[in-house]
Amino acid sequence: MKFKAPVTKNETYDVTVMDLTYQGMGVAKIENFPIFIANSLPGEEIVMKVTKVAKTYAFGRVESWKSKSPDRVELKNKQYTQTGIAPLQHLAYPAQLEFKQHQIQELFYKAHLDQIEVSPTIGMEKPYGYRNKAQIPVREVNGQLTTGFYRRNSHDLVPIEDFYIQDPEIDKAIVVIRDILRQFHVEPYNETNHTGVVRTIMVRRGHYSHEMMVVLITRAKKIPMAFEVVEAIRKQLPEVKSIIQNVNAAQTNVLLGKEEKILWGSNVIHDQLLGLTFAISADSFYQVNPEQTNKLYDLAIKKAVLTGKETVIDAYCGIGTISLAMAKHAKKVYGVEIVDKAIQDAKINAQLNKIKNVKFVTGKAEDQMAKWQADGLKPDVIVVDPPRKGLAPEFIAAATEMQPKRVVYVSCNPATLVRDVQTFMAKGYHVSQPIIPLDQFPQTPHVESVTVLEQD
Ligand SMILES: C[S@@+](CC[C@H](N)C(=O)[O-])C[C@H]1O[C@@H](n2cnc3c(N)ncnc32)[C@H](O)[C@@H]1O
Repeated sequence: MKFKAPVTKNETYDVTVMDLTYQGMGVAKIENFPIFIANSLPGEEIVMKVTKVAKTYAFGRVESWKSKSPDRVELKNKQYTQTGIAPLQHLAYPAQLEFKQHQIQELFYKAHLDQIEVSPTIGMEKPYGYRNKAQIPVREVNGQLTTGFYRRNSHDLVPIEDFYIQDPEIDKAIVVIRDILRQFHVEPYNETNHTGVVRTIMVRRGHYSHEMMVVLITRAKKIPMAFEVVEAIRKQLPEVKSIIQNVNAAQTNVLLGKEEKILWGSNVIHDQLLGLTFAISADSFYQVNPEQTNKLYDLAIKKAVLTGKETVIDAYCGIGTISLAMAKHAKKVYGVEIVDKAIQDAKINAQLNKIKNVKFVTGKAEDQMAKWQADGLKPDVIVVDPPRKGLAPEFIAAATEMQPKRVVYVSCNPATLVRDVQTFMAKGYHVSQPIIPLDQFPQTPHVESVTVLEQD
């Protein structure tokens, strides 16, 4: 380290990058004043320009390299570093997997839970082209309707056709739809004036079924030349089984509005996981990495140790994927999920797969757990797969009151996992085996893992 705080904006410094932050940036620790540097790796020596100084940290930009990390790999596309689509793509894949394992381990160390071990991350053979869903903003760039991705920390659109981590068939479809919208002079959304028609193109593709769903998210209720647009999409994209318009007239970053119209075809597409078929609606959660999801669910089933006699609760069940995969190995599975459409899909999915020993309920998991507890339900195993914010304390209170033998916690955020594990520990549960990270999101810093908690 060649300098001391205070760090000043617009100055340049020689820096050795020590660590990686959650954002996948390099961080140079300078006398308790961390500097975050986008796209640098530990061990690299660089000349850095400070661009922004906040109260307790600063942001920098690499001016020149002195020595590169052995884990640095060539960027597939330099635009990605502007947008943050694949913020870890400059890190070799084995190092990404190690980074994710250490991310979890470090958080447990910080919580003084050194006894909890974390296994190596289960990765992919080909860690790109995996995403089965794209949500691509539509804006005007150089006078024409354009698709791409937002520049980091902004809503400026960078035109992009190859998204690297998405199913290449989805990338191709986005370009076809963009060209059709151009052909019929459909206006792109203008965020500043809140005018225009199409805000976002969402495409989902069944990895195994190859069924495609196109959702045009619009500000306006009416799409001019809608019939012609739909016909052209159908003709040019034969995999499309569902074309939906979702109206979102609000000035918001929330993607989907409440109003949905089926422009053509079905309201769902289908896909297969672990030999089961699933119907998926536009607004239902469905894991984005099919190859890794098969491994994730397999792992969750193994860790639940089912013999066919157990009662299982699958909380945060989405369209019932884990519930139905477990139902084959359990006596009865109860699923709860907040999105009613997802529960409707889950019920259809039970019928599609002729599975009868499941019960799905719409509601907040924390409320439903308290109801089931009051009703005297005694699960042997509880599986949880919550969103990033993790579990509500009321949820854990009700879950532990029911005294399941085992809790299988599928987490997409290690910070909330550590917090929730501590709450479980205070209620008589412990982590009974090493936590297993599984890479659902290669080239990004997101960390998924499976933890098993058992009664003391
Ligand atoms: C990470 S997803 C997991 C879904 C499912 N297990 C799967 O693998 O497809 C989390 C799910 O929790 C749902 N959710 C969010 N908050 C909830 C709450 N308070 N109660 C119940 N479900 C909730 C979301 O709608 C989403 O479907």
